[in-house]
Amino acid sequence: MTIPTETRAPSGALTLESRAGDGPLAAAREQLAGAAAFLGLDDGLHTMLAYPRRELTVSIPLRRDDGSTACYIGHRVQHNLSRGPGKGGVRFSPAVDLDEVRALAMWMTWKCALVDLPYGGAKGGVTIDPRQHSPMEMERVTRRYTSELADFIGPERDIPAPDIGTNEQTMAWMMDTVSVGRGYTVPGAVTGKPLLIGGSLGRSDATSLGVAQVAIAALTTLGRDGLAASAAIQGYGKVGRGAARFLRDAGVRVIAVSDQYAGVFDETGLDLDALDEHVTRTGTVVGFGGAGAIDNADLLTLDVDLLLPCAVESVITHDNAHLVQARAVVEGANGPTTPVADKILAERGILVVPDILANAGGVIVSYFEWVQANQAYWWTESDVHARLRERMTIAWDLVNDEASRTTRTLRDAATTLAVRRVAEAHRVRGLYP
Ligand SMILES: NC(=O)C1=CN([C@@H]2O[C@H](COP(=O)(O)OP(=O)(O)OC[C@H]3O[C@@H](n4cnc5c(N)ncnc54)[C@H](OP(=O)(O)O)[C@@H]3O)[C@@H](O)[C@H]2O)C=CC1
Ligand SMILES: O=C(O)CCC(=O)C(=O)O
Repeated sequence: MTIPTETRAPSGALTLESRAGDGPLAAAREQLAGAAAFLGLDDGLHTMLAYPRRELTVSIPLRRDDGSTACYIGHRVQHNLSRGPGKGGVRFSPAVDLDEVRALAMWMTWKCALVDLPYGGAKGGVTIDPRQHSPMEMERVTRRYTSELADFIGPERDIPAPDIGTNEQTMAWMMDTVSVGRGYTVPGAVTGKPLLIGGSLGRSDATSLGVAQVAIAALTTLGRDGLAASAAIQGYGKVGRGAARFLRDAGVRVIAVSDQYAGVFDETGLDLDALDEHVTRTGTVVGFGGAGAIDNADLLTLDVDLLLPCAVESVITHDNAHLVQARAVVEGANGPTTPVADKILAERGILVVPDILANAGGVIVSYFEWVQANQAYWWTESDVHARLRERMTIAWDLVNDEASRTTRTLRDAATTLAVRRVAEAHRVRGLYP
């Protein structure tokens, strides 16, 4: 069932009353409302920011390998374009729905503004389980989805990147499809591409590196030394797996990790090299002989210094926030903590490093990739890493200063800083460009 997510005044104008339920879109709108109230935004601008600028829903017919035909639904939402072209990942997952994509697109707007990238916010998704399809079928789905978006995306319009269920190969197919349509190679059309066709050194582990950097900074805030600290990580994909390695290399004991099926646990610290061999062989962390078993719910309540949700939205909720024992929650995922849970964690003195700050490393290096691709001039990995570290440090300091100055949480501070930048862009361009 689709829950209506827009409400209208008798005149037909959109209003701020939200009927989006308690999912990610309601959470994103609640965070926006907090920032709008703090900044004293007028209702017109606030309403505009609560709704996407543009969205496109497409159907994707697929000729399956066995000759039968199936049909899937895909979306691309451009939440805001006031600071530049749309930017944001593409998710392939059976859980994708339009409201989720709208929320993720709004978070991209704030993330890009917070780290001062010349982008708006966008996100895309196809409701499909890639595990149920051959690589040839996924290539056909990706190409058809991209063809349907052809007039909507491109280096000056909206630049996709990987997210859950997509990867470098997906981006290569997307870039190729855009390029075939235009009649020439367009390397700036997507980021997160393979190096061979204009990807950037350092993009594949950029999100994880940024997550690890702010996790270590959070430990410092708490007066903890990385060498004595422990961490639990939900989601062992592109973000979680890399974050585990960077934290391990910084001396943190990574005692639990999980994927969509369940997790593994070792109080003395997981042997990540052996675990990765197991994952490569079996496709899951489950059954790793070098550790005990733990389920996803119990992982979230382990007594650790750092809890890193690096999977999906709304995993720390009203039901379990009072059970979280971590000293800090560092949001590798987008939207893992609901607004009610956020309040509970704040009341309990648990530091939450919000998604739009914690996982911004990915889009920062996507920006570097787009700049390099547009100029056809390639940077070294150490250049990329140094510039990533510098931007993450600037954002960390900015958010922490704002939070201390206004005695608010890091999320409230980060959202306010970002919304202010977007609102200012609208004002200076003439309010509603
Ligand atoms: N990739 C990027 O650059 C960025 C990603 N993000 C965010 O990080 C998060 C993870 O993305 P990414 O690592 O790219 O995605 P991946 O698809 O690479 O990995 C996702 C991981 O989460 C696991 N997972 C999926 N559903 C659940 C669930 N219900 N409970 C527990 N674990 C689950 C998956 O398990 P399994 O392996 O079994 O499928 C997998 O281990 C998302 O929220 C994404 O939006 C944010 C910024 C940038
Ligand atoms: O790299 C990008 O462009 C966007 C990554 C993304 O989707 C995100 O930060 O959530």
